[in-house]
Amino acid sequence: MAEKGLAVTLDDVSFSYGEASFCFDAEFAAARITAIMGPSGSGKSTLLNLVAGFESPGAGKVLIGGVDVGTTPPSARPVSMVFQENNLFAHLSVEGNVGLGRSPTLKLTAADRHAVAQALARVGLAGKEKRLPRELSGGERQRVALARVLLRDRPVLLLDEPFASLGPALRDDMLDLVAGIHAERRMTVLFVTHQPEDARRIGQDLAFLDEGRIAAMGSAAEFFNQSGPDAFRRYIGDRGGSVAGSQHIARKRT
Ligand SMILES: Nc1ncnc2c1ncn2[C@@H]1O[C@H](COP(=O)(O)OP(=O)(O)OP(=O)(O)O)[C@@H](O)[C@H]1O
Repeated sequence: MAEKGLAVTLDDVSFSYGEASFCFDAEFAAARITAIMGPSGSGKSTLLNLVAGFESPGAGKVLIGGVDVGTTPPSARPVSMVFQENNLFAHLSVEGNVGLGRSPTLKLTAADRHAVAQALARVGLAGKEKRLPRELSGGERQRVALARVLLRDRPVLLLDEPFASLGPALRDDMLDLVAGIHAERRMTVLFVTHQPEDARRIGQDLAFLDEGRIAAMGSAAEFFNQSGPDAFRRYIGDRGGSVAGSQHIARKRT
């Protein structure tokens, strides 16, 4: 299948919220899943909001597929975003919430309706089309948001801790669903998470943010073995790093 993702570039982007200032200079490769990690307040959501267009750089450029999107409003950017919650309109059915991915006025053709049904089946929600968001579990609501991502079919997917409030087993199911969608669509995914195990499960690359900057970036596998940056290892503590680390030491001894 053709690679559909587009590279996301933050070219010397600077931004500030009052005293909190940010400076991002990085390129996220097309069609990769990059986990974005870092301490609370380091700027992870801010980075995603700059790519989505909810915030505008004070200086520097955001490019998607090499195109400067500085004057492009969020709805016209080639991007979908899923947040931790409140992704759905409370008064619209599951079907309606997904249909918005195709038409903001919900004037859906027969082909659109078929695509909605297919997307809902893909995320495991067939039969729940008529329900309202309040009649769904938290995991099901996030599945609806992912079905809408399928309908929008944009080359970049921004995920801002979308599964943080779900239990571990369900989180794994949802991560596997994201990985499956990525395998089919090959979009570029930027995935904010605090959970090392989530980053290890689906992250191909990893960007570690600290104090409003990208302190380190590279392959996720490297971050989780002994060669990962010290600041990252301090951040994750014993979690996620220790297993890879002990295997590494064991291998060295044999
Ligand atoms: N709308 C806003 N107005 C003012 N300050 C903000 C706003 N949004 C974020 N900030 C500040 O910017 C800093 C970075 O916030 P951001 O949400 O990007 O961090 P984060 O790394 O995503 O954190 P967390 O892991 O806690 O979600 C924080 O100090 C926060 O208080």
